[in-house]
Amino acid sequence: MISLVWFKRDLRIDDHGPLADAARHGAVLPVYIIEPDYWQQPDTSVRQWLFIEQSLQLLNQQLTALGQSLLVLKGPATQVLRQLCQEFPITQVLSHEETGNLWTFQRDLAVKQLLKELAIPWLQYQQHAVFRALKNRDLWAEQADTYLSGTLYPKPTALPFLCHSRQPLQPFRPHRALDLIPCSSAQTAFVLPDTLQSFFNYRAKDYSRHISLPDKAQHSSSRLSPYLAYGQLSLRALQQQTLRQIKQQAALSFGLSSFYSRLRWHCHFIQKLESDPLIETEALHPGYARLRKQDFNSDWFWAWSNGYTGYPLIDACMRSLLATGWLHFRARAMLVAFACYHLWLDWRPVALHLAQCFVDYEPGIHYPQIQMQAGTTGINPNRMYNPVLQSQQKDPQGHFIRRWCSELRLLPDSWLHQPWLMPLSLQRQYGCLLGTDYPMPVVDLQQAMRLAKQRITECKQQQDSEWWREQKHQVVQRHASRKRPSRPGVKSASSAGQLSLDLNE
Ligand SMILES: Cc1cc2nc3c(=O)[nH]c(=O)nc-3n(C[C@H](O)[C@H](O)[C@H](O)COP(=O)(O)OP(=O)(O)OC[C@H]3O[C@@H](n4cnc5c(N)ncnc54)[C@H](O)[C@@H]3O)c2cc1C
Repeated sequence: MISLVWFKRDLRIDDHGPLADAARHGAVLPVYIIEPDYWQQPDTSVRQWLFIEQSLQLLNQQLTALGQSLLVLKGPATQVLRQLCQEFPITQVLSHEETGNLWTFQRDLAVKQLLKELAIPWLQYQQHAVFRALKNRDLWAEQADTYLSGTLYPKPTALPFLCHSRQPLQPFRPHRALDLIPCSSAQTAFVLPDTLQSFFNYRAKDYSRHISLPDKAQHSSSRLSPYLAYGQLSLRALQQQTLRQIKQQAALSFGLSSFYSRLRWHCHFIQKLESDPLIETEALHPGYARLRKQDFNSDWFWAWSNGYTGYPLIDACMRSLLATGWLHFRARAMLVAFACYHLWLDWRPVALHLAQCFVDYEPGIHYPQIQMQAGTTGINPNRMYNPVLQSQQKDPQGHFIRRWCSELRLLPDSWLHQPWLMPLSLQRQYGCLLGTDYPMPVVDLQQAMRLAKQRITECKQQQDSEWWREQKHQVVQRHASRKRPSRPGVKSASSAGQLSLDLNE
């Protein structure tokens, strides 16, 4: 009896249910499939592949040490699996459930059909606190707690040798007509142990204080997102480790507790896409279905996606993202809000560009977050960030801006956040001519904000309020958290400041 273990976004051997169970029942054929069609999808990019390629090298080393190396095969999953099932006496296929994009959703349906034809059972294991066919959110928090605090799967001690890897990790690069510039300093899959250790030893100390500061967040955030996205790290193992550390390390417990609550968001968001895969392409609240469908300004999209909007913090965030593949949460939210409110860009191309940029691209977090920041969920406030105030308060000395917008580096702090206000004589003095060395702002902030507000009001007037309420109720039933705020009546820091404006208020 041979069990085929299909690795997907779960590139590890610890707390890996399919591998652990398969190993208990006999021989295991561990397989990863490179699907060229997947790598042509508009939300994928070479930088994501490079991280996966490194993770596969590590996984292969770990599996080889157990006795059976990883088979990395290229082709459509149905074709590869059919061939393997003909070549080996496969009695079952085991994998984790995948909450991916619509392409992987369709691929899984095709694989299900194939394995049914071949009469080979496909056992799919839960990988996160994300539940298939969940009807509503009433019991989600309790179910999530049970899953996350559950016993971890043991690492297999040995795997019987079956065959050599026939295609030993041969170089593969997706051939894409258009792709982003290569990351000059992307996170690598090889540094997971150091990243974990340094976070739990000292970096977590400033987690809460620095999480929204562009120059500091890169150090004080956990930076564990790509390891979670491709499953090098088990989310529940990390949660359990965090709880232990909170008890053991008094000096870090404040930072670690707020990290712990962020970790809870991981599964909360992925559950949304699991329950409703169309979140990738359709507005969650149908009232917003046609919002921003017209008036797409491609010049503004180019300026935004390349970091040339004329707003220094926006441009610095985008350029940093293009170069490193990572941004902290607040900057991601601000980039989306600026694109979707100030520039009135449809959220779909915005989502695709950012997905390509993120090394840690996780569809289940990405699309629900994009819709939340673009104001199309119907259950979250329409939050518009003021990029000038954000800049003055989160990067007052402009360390981050100067690093990524080098044309602004000589400007004194007083002009840095609004360079367009500088007289021509000063522009010459500081070697930065507006409109030549650095762009003038693509839009006027106040006007853009007024227009966005007006357009949202008009959109809401197209249906009667009873209909809006009913649709909102349905979204709440399906997707909203049932958890009460820990201190009722106290607004969270993110919603309280004047750095962003809730258009609904
Ligand atoms: C528009 C937008 C798109 C995003 N797209 C992604 C994405 O594709 N992949 C991704 O991993 N995260 C995404 N996030 C969430 C968040 O910004 C990143 O998880 C975080 O910046 C990653 O850095 P970190 O691991 O150091 O975070 P930490 O703050 O150290 O958090 C630890 C982990 O908790 C989870 N987490 C943290 N914040 C959130 C959140 N707001 N929602 C859900 N889970 C969270 C992530 O798994 C993260 O790795 C997105 C946020 C926004 C606003």
